[in-house]
Amino acid sequence: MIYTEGLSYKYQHSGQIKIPDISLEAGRELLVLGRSGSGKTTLLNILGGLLKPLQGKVIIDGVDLYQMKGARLDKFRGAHIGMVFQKPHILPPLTVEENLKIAQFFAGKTNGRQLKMILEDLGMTYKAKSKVQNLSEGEAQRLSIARALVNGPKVILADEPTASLDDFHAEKVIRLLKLQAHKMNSALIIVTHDQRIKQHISDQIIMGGDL
Ligand SMILES: Nc1ncnc2c1ncn2[C@@H]1O[C@H](COP(=O)(O)OP(=O)(O)OP(=O)(O)O)[C@@H](O)[C@H]1O
Repeated sequence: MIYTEGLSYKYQHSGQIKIPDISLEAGRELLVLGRSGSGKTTLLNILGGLLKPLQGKVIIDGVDLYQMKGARLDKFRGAHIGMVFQKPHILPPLTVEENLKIAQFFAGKTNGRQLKMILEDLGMTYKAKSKVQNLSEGEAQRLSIARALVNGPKVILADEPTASLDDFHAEKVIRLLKLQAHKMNSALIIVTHDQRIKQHISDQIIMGGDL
């Protein structure tokens, strides 16, 4: 489903970041661990089509991500890649439902059934008409997961999804991501330095050498 070959990146005034090759089938999970500054977010942005690598390639469902650009890349990303960030990336003045509809619109999809199902699965149906600015932090986090999943992506990328959560909610979010990825037969990649997640995902790679 997703694999990479020889990826590296270099920011101005800093050393080159080398990324181990990744190969992940549909329905499988991978944990990317690594110290602060080892390049985990950089890797996720490269996998998500947001940052062109210095070298190497990313193949998703047989498509070479960086052979595309502009609107084509944007549409591919919206339709096939779901990204969950540490801080929810959602639009506060809109309702829960509107946020999900916009995500579908940008991917060129409208699927009311999928939208309803995701809201139900994430326990958000009763909040569908609520404005995001009135949600609790936990609900906003669940909405950002819903938004990442609403188009049934082939690949789900999560950047430190549990960093600001207590043990109870961290476990809940991980279980939710795993369950949904499994249901949709998506490949799930979680990037973190949260040691609590280690026990939930057995396939692991470490950025920047040993922890
Ligand atoms: N926009 C940027 N310009 C210059 N250097 C950057 C930029 N973004 C990141 N870096 C550097 O690249 C390296 C990798 O950063 P990255 O954010 O990918 O690490 P990380 O493993 O996600 O860290 P953390 O766990 O602290 O979030 C770090 O040394 C960082 O300082």
